[in-house]
Amino acid sequence: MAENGAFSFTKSGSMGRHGLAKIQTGNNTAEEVCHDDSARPVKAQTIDELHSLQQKKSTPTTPIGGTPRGPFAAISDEQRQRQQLQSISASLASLMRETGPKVVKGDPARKSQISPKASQVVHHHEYHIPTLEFGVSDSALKFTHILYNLSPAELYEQAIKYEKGSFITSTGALATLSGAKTGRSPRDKRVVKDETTEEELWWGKGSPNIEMDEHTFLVNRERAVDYLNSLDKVFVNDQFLNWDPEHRIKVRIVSARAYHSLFMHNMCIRPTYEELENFGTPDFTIYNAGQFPCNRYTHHMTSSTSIDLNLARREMVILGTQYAGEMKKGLFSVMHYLMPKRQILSLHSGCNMGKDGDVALFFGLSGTGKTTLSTDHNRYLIGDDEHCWSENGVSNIEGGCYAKCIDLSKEKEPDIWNALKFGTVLENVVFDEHTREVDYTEKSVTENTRAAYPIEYIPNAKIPCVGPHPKNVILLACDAFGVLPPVSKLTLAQTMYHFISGYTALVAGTEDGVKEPQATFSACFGAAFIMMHPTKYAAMLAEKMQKHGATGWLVNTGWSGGRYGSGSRIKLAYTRKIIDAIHSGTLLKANYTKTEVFGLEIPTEIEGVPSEILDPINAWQDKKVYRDTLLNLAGLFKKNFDGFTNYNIGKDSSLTDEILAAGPIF
Ligand SMILES: Nc1ncnc2c1ncn2[C@@H]1O[C@H](COP(=O)(O)OP(=O)(O)OP(=O)(O)O)[C@@H](O)[C@H]1O
Ligand SMILES: O=C([O-])CC(=O)C(=O)O
Ligand SMILES: [Ca+2]
Ligand SMILES: [Mn+2]
Repeated sequence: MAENGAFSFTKSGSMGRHGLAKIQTGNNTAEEVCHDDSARPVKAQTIDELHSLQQKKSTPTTPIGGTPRGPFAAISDEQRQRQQLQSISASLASLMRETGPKVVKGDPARKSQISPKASQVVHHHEYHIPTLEFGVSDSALKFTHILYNLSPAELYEQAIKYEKGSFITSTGALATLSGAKTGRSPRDKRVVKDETTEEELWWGKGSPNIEMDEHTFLVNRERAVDYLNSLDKVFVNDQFLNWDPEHRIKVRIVSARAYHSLFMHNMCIRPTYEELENFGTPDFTIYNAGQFPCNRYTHHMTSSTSIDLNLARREMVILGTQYAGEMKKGLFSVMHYLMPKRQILSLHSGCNMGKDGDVALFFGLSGTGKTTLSTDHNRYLIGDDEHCWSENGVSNIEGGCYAKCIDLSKEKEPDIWNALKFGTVLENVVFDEHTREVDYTEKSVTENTRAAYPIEYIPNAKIPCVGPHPKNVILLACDAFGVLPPVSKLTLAQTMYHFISGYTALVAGTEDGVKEPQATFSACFGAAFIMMHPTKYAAMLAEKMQKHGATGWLVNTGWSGGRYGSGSRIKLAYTRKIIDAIHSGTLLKANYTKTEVFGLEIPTEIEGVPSEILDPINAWQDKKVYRDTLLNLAGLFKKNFDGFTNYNIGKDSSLTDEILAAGPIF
């Protein structure tokens, strides 16, 4: 090693002159003790004191104290805190035992770390719920610590400390694993059938609602609550759904993982400090005990997973799956029940708005492009997945977006790319063990890699997430058969026909060499989430589109020039040009021709899109194979629609007849 520690990998050996300056250590006099006086000493006498200096009490986002406000103005801070804890204890209470649980706010780990002095401070914040402490199990003797509406930073710490598989990626997002389930489990969803729901809901063939009785629900609820109370701590989120203030729903999510709490923090609407103070009793509660299975001996259970909805109790229980999308879509189901009762249409759609206030809805099944196409740098994002259409216009149900990440690229989807930063939950992605850079092409955990981020992470989000009545209603289908045109203009009857059909065809499991594209029909582009018969939602959509003069469009974001395997997926850049032309109004004025079989109006020209792909037959080399494939798909449409021919849509039968006639003719 060279003199004075000037060690270098450089070959020149001339560090002294050109590199870093040498450290001077030679001017201490003999009697002086060497000490570092570069910074002033901290204002603390002990390490504990130093740590206590590091954190200050959070300041509310809105001032408290001073002038009395709202219905709770008369009560003190302490009383308010006590009421909040009482409400949480009530949520977590067993329905059979007489007492408990005892809940206390804060992280149980904090206790062991702190000095006696500091522990008094913590004690000051503990508001114990008085309980009778006899004749009950141990769980009544212990406290359940409540981690209430933690911030993303606090949730990161919880996740990293206690949940295996939690890591900070190179861009600051929280990478996490959802466990054995990496997607929803629709076959394990159960809905309580009682006198009311028997009448109101859609049951039987085609319906997503598989019945369960009240008693079985309570068995599962008890199982979930017992599990949650057996833990040292649970996460509680109190949040809102629906940006329309008139129809806002208060939700409480009780969960056992920081991942779940952060996911819902991002996906639901985040209350302000003041809104939280006056939160009161939730309208709906989720008990997420996803780490714990249901009991296979329980009636109606066909697997270890059960997602149970009880509309009368306004509760949902999750057992045996940690996939966070169950909570998101569980609440969406609830909205599909509550909103239509108020004459508000709930929609599985993305939504954005142009500079002039023109609103577009994007319907489509999973993976068809709702998130991708509603996130548009030239337009305001209202929301990417769940909306309401009321007399006031449109409103987003959620406070965040949930984007597919597979093959995500910075060039094609810059706004989504940039949203994957601190606070974002990245589910099931694969990353470099050292640099923590995510490889978005990796499918080794699942193909359904996802990002959940607050909507304000998209730079042109429209906040509050509401807008006027839609001008365009865009139905997205990812047609892996490659026979649907890239875009067609629809009549109202055709829009309804395709809305009820809810078609898409994705390629099957890509790993073990795909053979055939799988046609999927999902009524209202979200049969898994609707609660009532599809015609109920369809009638509302028709009525609203008619009343507000919205135009319907069918956009194929899938294959062109051949089915999956021989053709290719329509370039995202072309689809974006098509969507631009719909928004600007130029496509409405284009020249159209009509296709055979499906009778779709297709434009002859769109700026920025090669004209030869606009009529799908032109893009296919073998016209006979094209025709056979087209007829095959038309047959699948017809077969699917047979299930709806006995229902009337709307008040008069004329619309129903028109809709039936708007399907493929061959
Ligand atoms: N032409 C295209 N148009 C739209 N998306 C495309 C196109 N080509 C490729 N894609 C890809 O398809 C995927 C569309 O997924 P997206 O997240 O938008 O689905 P989604 O409709 O929001 O589904 P979900 O309801 O499950 O969230 C994205 O990964 C996108 O990059
Ligand atoms: O719910 C999910 O897991 C993702 C989603 O948005 C959908 O499937 O429509
Ligand atoms: Ca999405
Ligand atoms: Mn969705």
